[in-house]
Amino acid sequence: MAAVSTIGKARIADEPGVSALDPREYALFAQVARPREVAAGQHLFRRGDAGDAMFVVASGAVELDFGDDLISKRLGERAFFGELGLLIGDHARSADAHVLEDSALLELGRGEFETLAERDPHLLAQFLRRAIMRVVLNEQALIGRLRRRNQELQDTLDALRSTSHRLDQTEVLTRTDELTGLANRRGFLQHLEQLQGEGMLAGHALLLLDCDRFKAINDTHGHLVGDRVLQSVANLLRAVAGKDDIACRLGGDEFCLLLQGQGRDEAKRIAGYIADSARMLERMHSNPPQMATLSIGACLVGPHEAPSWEQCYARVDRALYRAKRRGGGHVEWLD
Ligand SMILES: Nc1nc2c(ncn2[C@@H]2O[C@H](COP(=O)(O)OP(=O)(O)OP(=O)(O)O)[C@@H](O)[C@H]2O)c(=O)[nH]1
Repeated sequence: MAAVSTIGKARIADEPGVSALDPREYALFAQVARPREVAAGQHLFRRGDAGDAMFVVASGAVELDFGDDLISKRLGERAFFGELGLLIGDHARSADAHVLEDSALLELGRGEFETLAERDPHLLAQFLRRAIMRVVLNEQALIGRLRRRNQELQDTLDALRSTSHRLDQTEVLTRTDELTGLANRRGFLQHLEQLQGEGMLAGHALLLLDCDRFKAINDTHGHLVGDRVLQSVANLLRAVAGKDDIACRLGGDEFCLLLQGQGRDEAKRIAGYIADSARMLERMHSNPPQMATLSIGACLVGPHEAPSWEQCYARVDRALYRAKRRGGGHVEWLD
């Protein structure tokens, strides 16, 4: 009977002829070995025990348990095991040998092995080749398993990386305005909170920008033209924003720009440049319009203030309202 291995719940047959003696070898071993009766449940040896004898199953069954998640082997008639103990001498057993049913074994120590060599060196050489072949096959199987395990780990890592990348992208999308690619209100508030948390908000200039008569553009030329105008406003803000500034579309035709503290004059210059550029572009492209004039409310966050977004927004909104009342297309400051 061929020896049988188990991997988890699956069972596979060992390479035939590698794990069991052929009838001629068995007959030779039976002549010189010590017969040994063992009872079900008995342990012949345990992993790590030093051993210098090998065994052949004459009848019954023995299980080799290699521990952890390695395969267990069920050995039947003529299967041999423990040969490395005999061949290497004082070898630490690599498995628990557990008797599964009442069995008859053949046990061979160094003395019996020398007798075998004298009786039939040719047959013994054949057995040794078989034993070496088994070690090689076991090693190849182990390498194969390690490779598969490695591949599984690699696949798991790849899946984790791509999930994490997708989550990052989703996170970015939740902070981005779809139409313009600028930060949306949520992204802007996160940025603001971070600056507040670091005590870095003071000295920034906040601009609130609103397209003038935008509804009329939509009504006259359609929403697609309106969308294009909103994208042009976004492009203008992107062009003037430095790497530490943040431009955002708050919603509808309302935008804001938070400029890192470069002083009031520089912030005024930038705000004026935005209003002038929008006016110029609006004049250049009127049918269909590609830009709207912009009303801008602006304020500087004072050094001793720790204002909430609502306070800041209320202030620039009042400034924006003034700009609108004066006909739009220019900047109003309210510090
Ligand atoms: N095309 C387009 N229109 C939008 C979008 N979101 C909001 N709107 C429109 O923007 C318009 C804003 O109108 P209002 O708030 O009255 O602004 P306005 O016409 O510019 O008026 P003033 O600011 O007083 O000059 C509304 O008609 C909205 O329907 C969008 O994503 N695309």
